[in-house]
Amino acid sequence: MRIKKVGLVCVPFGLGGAREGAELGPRSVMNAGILKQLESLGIEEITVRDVLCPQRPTGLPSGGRMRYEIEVRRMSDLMCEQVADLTANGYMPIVLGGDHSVAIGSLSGITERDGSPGVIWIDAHSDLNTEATSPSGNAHGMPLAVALGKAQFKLSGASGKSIRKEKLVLIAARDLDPGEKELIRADGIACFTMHDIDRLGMKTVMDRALEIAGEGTASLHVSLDMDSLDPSEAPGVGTPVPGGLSYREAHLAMELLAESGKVTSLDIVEVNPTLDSGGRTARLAVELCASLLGKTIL
Ligand SMILES: NC(=[NH2+])NCCC[C@H](N)C(=O)O
Ligand SMILES: [Mn+2]
Ligand SMILES: [Mn+2]
Repeated sequence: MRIKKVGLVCVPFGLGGAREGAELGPRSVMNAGILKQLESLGIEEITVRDVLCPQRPTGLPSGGRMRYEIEVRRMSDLMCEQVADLTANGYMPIVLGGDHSVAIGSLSGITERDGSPGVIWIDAHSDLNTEATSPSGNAHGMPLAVALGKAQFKLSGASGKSIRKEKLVLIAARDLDPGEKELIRADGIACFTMHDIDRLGMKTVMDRALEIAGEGTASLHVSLDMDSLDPSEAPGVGTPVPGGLSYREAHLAMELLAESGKVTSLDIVEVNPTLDSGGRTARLAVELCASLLGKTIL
């Protein structure tokens, strides 16, 4: 499947994480040349949508066990509309975060329109905390729990459809909270940790991931948290964890996803330019996006 139409959804939202700066992510990825890259790949139509995200309120965060719950809800509702609209019009949505709570919006938009997608979640974390298991209260640790319908946080949208645990694959995990481990085991969620990648290699892992998430679903969503990469490659993230994907492992993952021809939507999240070193992480985000859209070495 050749991708001809891309809708870039810029989501300058950083209230889902503990550190300020992720809200500057979309601008830094735009400045790193994502539009030029898309054009040079022969994408025929590119549209850019800016989601007007709520700003950091003065005073204490709203919400109970999910910090800034009101703002997270507002952002996800706005995103849901945009993503559903792009999908309906034949655009592949590429969401530029923002912290990973923006995936609540991407997944709800896709699910709303196309039914449950397969989901490949590339991340040092599993983002499966509910309000009850989260050690931090930060929404960027909860998007998958929300999308699976496990969290208290429910979307305002009428359908309330969720993704299916059988069609979810986690890749590059290496920092899981106790409640998340329990849920992964109890629900039998496919999880390829860094240990598995070390043992099997990225090719085998991606083949298996595509078998699980890429078959029997109308669409396939890839959510790329830049902290899946080793911090030596991607320092500009709010929650870095050592022992991550190498530069080539990450590219190979994207190249294999491109070859599969199955990916229908993408998030690139957690780029935090205030923590970056000279824009490296934003540039890497652009390169990885290009690989996922079919850029090859030769
Ligand atoms: N998308 C992320 N970077 N998530 C980090 C989550 C960290 C931790 N597990 C928490 O729930 O607070
Ligand atoms: Mn994440
Ligand atoms: Mn993460």
